Amino acid sequence: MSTSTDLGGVVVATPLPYVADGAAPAGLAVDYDRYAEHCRWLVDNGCHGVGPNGSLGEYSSLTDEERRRVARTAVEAVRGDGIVVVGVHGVGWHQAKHWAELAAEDGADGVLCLPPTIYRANRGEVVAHYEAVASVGLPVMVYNNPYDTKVDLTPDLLAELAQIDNVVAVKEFSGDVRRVSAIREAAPGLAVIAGADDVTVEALLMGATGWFAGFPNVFPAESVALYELARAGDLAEARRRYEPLLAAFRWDSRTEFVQAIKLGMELVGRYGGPCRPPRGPLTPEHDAQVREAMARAVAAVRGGA
Ligand SMILES: N[C@@H](CC=O)C(=O)O
Repeated sequence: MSTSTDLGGVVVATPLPYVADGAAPAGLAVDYDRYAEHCRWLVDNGCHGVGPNGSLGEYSSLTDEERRRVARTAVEAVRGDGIVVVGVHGVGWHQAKHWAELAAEDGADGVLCLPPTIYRANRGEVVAHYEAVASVGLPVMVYNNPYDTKVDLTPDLLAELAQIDNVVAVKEFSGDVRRVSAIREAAPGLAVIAGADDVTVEALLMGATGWFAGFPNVFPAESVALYELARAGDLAEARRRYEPLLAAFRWDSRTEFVQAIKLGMELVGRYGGPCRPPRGPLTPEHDAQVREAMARAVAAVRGGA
C-alpha cells in the first residue's frame, strides 16, 4: 500500500471497458463492474494506485455523469490499498476546479491536471489555473504534455508552480529525460513522476519517485518489479527486464496509445475492448506492430528473460 503524499509509486492510468449498449453515447456503455475489477486487480498485483479519467481513460468522450461515476468506482475499488489520482483536466480553470471539488468529495487522494486544454495559455494563466485547482485542497500532480496542450511546463515554470500550496508533483511526458534532473534542480520540493512508459527507467534512475502511465495495465506485477529495481539503482537487472518491453512501451506515446494498450491487455488475457468514437480501431499495420512488440514483451515476462 502507498501512503505517499507526493503521489509517487506505480500509479496506473486506467483505460475504460466499454460494452455495446444502444442507449449509451455512441452505442458503448462504461462497464463499471469490470472497471472496478480492473482497478482492484492492479492494486492486488502490487501497483500503488490508479489514475481514472486521464487521456487513456478517454475522459473527453464521457458525459459528466459517467466521468464522475468512473472516479467514484476507482475510489471504491481500491480504497485502503492504493491511492487514486483523478484526472481533472478541463478547458479552463473553472472546469478543472469543479472536477477537483468532486474528486475531493468522492474521496480521491490527489488530482492530475493539465494546463487549460483549449488554448495556449500564457505563464500567468497557467499559474492561475493551478492556483484554482490547488485551492480545493487535494495534492495536485501537474501534467506536462506539451503535445496535447501546446503549453510546455518547463523546469523554470514548474519552480513557480511548486510554490503553490498543494502542488506536489509533475507527471513529465515531454519525453526529454534531461528534464528530470533539471526539474529537481529548479524545484527541489516537487516530485518528478515518469509520465511515459518508455522513459521510466531513465527517469527513476535520475530521481523520479513515480511512474504514471499506461502499460502497467498490461504488466502490473512486472512494472512494480521494474520500478523497484530502478529505484534501488540496480541498473543491470532493470535494463535486462526493460529492454524487451520497450517496443511495446513506445506505444504509450503514440497517437493510438489507447487502442494499443487495450490490445495489449487483450493479448495477456484481460479485457480491452473498443474505444468510443471518434477513436477508431487500429489499422491492420498498427495492429500487427503492436502484436509483434507485445510478443517480445510477453515472451520476456513469461520466460523471466
Ligand atoms: N497519457 C495518459 C497516460 C499514459 O499512458 C493519461 O494521461 O491517461
